[in-house]
Amino acid sequence: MAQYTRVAGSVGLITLQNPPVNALSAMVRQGIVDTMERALSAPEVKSLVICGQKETFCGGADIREFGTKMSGPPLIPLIHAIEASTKPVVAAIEGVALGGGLELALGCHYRISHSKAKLGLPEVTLGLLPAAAGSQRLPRLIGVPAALDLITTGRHVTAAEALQLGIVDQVTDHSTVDAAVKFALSVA
Ligand SMILES: CCCCCC/C=C/CC(=O)SCCNC(=O)CCNC(=O)[C@H](O)C(C)(C)COP(=O)(O)OP(=O)(O)OC[C@H]1O[C@@H](n2cnc3c(N)ncnc32)[C@H](O)[C@@H]1OP(=O)(O)O
Repeated sequence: MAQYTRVAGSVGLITLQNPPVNALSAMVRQGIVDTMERALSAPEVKSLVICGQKETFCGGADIREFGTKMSGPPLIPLIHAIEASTKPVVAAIEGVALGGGLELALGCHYRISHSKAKLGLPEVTLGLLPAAAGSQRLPRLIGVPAALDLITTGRHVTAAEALQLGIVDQVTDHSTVDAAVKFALSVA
């Protein structure tokens, strides 16, 4: 699921909740759809932050749902809706942003990362491709050669490399959510 709160007066904070790595289960995807609708329809909310509970952004697809019947909202339109949001959306990345988790962050307008976070598209290691438009958004953001390297190796990058490549906009050693909220206020 996902929790919605309003912080700093005008920032809608969406917190992914699915231990241990806030993977994109059907309930989490439904939670994102519901909380996005709530934030977008609230006139007092001028910008949004998406984070994960317990200092982990998102580990991607929920491996516990592999082999089960597909349910819940599909990921591609959900990420498109975030990208199309008229209110700026900032991803606060702690722990990991992997696979669908990084694709979710790539659909946000800005990404703030903790210095110890790891980011990557490990789909290839599972015989998959980043199918929620990560294979389009990443090359647009960082160029084709760098994106192809990450997509074809599935390697994880550190926050420092992600900053240098242009995947994230800012890296912090302190509270990522606080930094993302401050950023969200500045771009509202
Ligand atoms: C159709 C519906 C939606 C589709 C969504 C779009 C599809 C996208 C494709 C993908 O996202 S592919 C990528 C999927 N994710 C991964 O491959 C990540 C796999 N996990 C890891 O690399 C590592 O576990 C980690 C996240 C880097 C953490 O490593 P660490 O060494 O710190 O801990 P572990 O012992 O490995 O794991 C701890 C705990 O977390 C569970 N877990 C890890 N990943 C997932 C996951 N994706 N879904 C559910 N649970 C996950 C793991 O099983 C351990 O659980 P335990 O109970 O403590 O054993």
